[in-house]
Amino acid sequence: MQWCKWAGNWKSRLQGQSTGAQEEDACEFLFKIIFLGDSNVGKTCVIHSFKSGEFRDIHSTIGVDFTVHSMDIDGKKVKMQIWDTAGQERFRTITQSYYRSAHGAMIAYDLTRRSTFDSLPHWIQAVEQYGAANVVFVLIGNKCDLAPQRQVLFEDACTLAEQTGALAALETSAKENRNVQEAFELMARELIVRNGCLVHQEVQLDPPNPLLYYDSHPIDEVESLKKKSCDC
Ligand SMILES: Nc1nc2c(ncn2[C@@H]2O[C@H](COP(=O)(O)OP(=O)(O)OP(=O)(O)O)[C@@H](O)[C@H]2O)c(=O)[nH]1
Repeated sequence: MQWCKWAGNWKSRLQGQSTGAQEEDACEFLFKIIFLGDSNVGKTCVIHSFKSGEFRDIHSTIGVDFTVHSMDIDGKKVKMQIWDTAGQERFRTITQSYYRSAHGAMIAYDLTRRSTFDSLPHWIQAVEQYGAANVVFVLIGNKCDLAPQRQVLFEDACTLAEQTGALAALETSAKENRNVQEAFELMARELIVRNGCLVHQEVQLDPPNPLLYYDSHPIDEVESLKKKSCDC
């Protein structure tokens, strides 16, 4: 698995740290993750690979889609509500309005296209500007199955991660389902450590667009939200 992490011994910290809720086996977690990055870097495919373990060629995202997928982390059920944003410039205003309630951001680039890596500072700045103050973000270099066409060294991503305070840099392949589960698991573990149990958190719905503005929902609400999930 390719990743790097800068702040000390993160692995033992994540595995060993109590969340304050570990005694409660029934405790579940719900985290909202926003997926960002230039168009065609493979955001939708990575999310689809995470959810189904399969690769499917998918059309460009229009605006924002969302999906929910559960993971088991050390016996705890963690629901990841993943918001897939369109990378195209013309959707920027819409997608930015989704940042503020995200617990985590996955910022992706295509490692075969340098320009998508060069855009990362812009995406990171946007997360800092429009997202919550303590949002966790990771850098995802997708399409690592295309290594011969690589235009971005993994070391460059690690340097950027270190400079910008990212949780980690990882390289994934949605096509070969490489490192995809690991990327989400890394994010989930960090969010568990930082946020503790969110299942009891207050619901925040701001009509008229309840999908646009909320932070965390009790688990039973996810089922109704799921109906609006994309098919991928
Ligand atoms: N070789 C390879 N191709 C990939 C991979 N992931 C995605 N692709 C291809 O990259 C193209 C873009 O994938 P998408 O998932 O639609 O990209 P996106 O970032 O969601 O694009 P927008 O919705 O426009 O923001 C598609 O043709 C995919 O087949 C991968 O891991 N390896």
